[in-house]
Amino acid sequence: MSKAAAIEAVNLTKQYDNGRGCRDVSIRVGKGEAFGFLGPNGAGKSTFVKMLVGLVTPTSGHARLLGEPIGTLAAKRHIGYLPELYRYQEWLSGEEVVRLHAKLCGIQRKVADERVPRLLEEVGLGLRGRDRVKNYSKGMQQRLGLACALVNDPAIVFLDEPSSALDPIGRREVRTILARLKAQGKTIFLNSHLLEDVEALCDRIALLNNGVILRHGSVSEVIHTRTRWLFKVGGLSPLLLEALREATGLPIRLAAGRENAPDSLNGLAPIWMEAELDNEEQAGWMNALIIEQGMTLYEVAKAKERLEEWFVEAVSGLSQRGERA
Ligand SMILES: Nc1ncnc2c1ncn2[C@@H]1O[C@H](COP(=O)(O)OP(=O)(O)OP(=O)(O)O)[C@@H](O)[C@H]1O
Repeated sequence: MSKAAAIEAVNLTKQYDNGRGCRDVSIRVGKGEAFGFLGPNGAGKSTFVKMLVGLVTPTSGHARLLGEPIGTLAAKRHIGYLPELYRYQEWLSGEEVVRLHAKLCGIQRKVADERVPRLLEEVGLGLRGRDRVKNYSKGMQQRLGLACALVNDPAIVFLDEPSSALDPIGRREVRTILARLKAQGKTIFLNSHLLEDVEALCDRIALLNNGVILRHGSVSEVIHTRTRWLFKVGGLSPLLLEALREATGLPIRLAAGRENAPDSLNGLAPIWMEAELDNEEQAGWMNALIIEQGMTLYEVAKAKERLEEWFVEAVSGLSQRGERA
């Protein structure tokens, strides 16, 4: 028998009374893997996670977490879950909320005494742990939710938009926490619209639309192919552009989406060119060629949003984005 995957779903389907939800979703996530679940609003991502964590009963299909059928106590023991919409007991302090979760998970008091303050510290609530939740900001509540999700030291962590309420520093902190969890061998299932975070953390991704998986693949396949580079140059003419194309053998073009003046190929105004390159060495070679041809090089930029492009390209051509009409 093959070793149990951390998450294995086969044709998992939830059809709500209004016909929405998600259909025939099959995925396999290995132990220690970080999996990114993407999709436009209403695509069915939260529904799928809620089925896996046992909060929504599937209409059909089945799934297991570390070999245990979803919805069972045995499966739930393995998981930590940060829901997209969270609400904690406002009258308790943050520390009391995490302790309550520890108690519900059957964690011994002695263990909780060590773990709860440490977790609060890790999520950046160390100084505010004694404050009541009603005085917490949205971002603080989200941090609290993360501490609750980790209190049972779960093997699989489900995070539904864990950084949506956080400021840039908070996002970076959560990214560090997730990277540490991954390094500890935990399996991470991440629903997020923050594609940079997904790109930084995840090994594989799936894209859901209208409740079905539209695409899936490894992040390296999607983003570590050729990278788009941009060069802002002065003195470019049609002749020089052609010369650059010939010298490099690359389909160099004027950059789409950049503000290039219509008559900018007259060599007066600076202009953005773009080219798909394999590596930084090629970019250096392009720089040298530009200068050699007597042009001015103002700026070189690497277009970083490969995953974003992948997402936009997959979704924008669809007649129905996200959920069915
Ligand atoms: N309890 C429910 N009853 C009926 N329809 C629901 C219910 N929960 C969700 N839906 C519908 O199912 C579809 C998928 O919703 P879901 O929340 O899973 O999407 P999502 O991909 O997580 O979206 P978002 O990115 O906006 O959070 C939507 O059309 C939503 O309106």
